[in-house]
Amino acid sequence: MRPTLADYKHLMSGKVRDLYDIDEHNLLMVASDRISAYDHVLETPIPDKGRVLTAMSVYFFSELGIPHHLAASPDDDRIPEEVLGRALIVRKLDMIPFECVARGYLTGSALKEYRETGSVCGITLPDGLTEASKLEDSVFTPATKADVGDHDVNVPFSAVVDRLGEELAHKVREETLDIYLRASSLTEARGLLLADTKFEFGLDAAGNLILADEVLTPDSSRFWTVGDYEPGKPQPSFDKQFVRDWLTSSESGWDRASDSPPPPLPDDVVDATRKRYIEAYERISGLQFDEWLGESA
Ligand SMILES: N#Cc1c(N)ncnc1-c1cnn(Cc2cccc(F)c2)c1
Repeated sequence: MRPTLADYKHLMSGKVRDLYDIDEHNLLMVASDRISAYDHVLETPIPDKGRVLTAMSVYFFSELGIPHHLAASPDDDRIPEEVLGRALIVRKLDMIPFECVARGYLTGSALKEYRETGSVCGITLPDGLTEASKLEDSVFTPATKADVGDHDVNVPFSAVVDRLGEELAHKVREETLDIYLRASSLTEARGLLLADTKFEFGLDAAGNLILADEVLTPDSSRFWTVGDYEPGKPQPSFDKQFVRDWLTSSESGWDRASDSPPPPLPDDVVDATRKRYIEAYERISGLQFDEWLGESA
């Protein structure tokens, strides 16, 4: 008999994920079907999004072959039926207080900072770069973790050194870039560009660096389609473009510049978005989503 979520103490919630306390050594990390766009958590869920992104993390944790925080099988008996397939048991770590971002392409906050300073996180970049430019060498662009609803703040590597010390700061940067390069090679071979991604690390009781959080999901990464890649303009998001296009179309009646919450999504946008998440998982992993744990929505 599996427990229910009510049996576990709720610790915190992010925009689309929730964290529960299992016992002295373990947490339950739950991925919801919530989706965010334009800094809003939409009222319309995307069925199976939580299960797909959990399956993606599990695939990469097993594929990357580096120490990670998964502490049990995805079908462990301690996982409540209601979240089976979209929840993982992870071991408690002393989390490193930085978002460890690797970028192979220039976009988002990095592009904004580059246009203002010619650099990102204190790293001077070549002149003449533009939206979605491919960087000659991928860069480590750490950020401090913002509260829910705020944006992370990019910081120079020296801030990581000041907080973690030289040795650990260099190890975090090295691990971040190594995982990014290996993952981006894997995804590109399957037709998807990994523009950038965010990792979180923690330390175990022995002081070992452990890969934590979710990894290489569309919520922690930007995925673009190789065939559509064209620097000089914003690239379509592999997973969220249908949502973004509808929200900014006249059909939605929403004004992005207003403080009003976005309207509910139409069924066709929800279904197309669900299909994109599943496509991303199946193309990257080579696995069938309908063989993944849990009940399809
Ligand atoms: N991963 C992990 C982790 C760990 N293995 N040990 C201790 N703490 C964390 C931890 C703390 N905050 N988060 C972010 C987060 C994730 C999921 C849902 C949320 F609401 C918030 C992760």
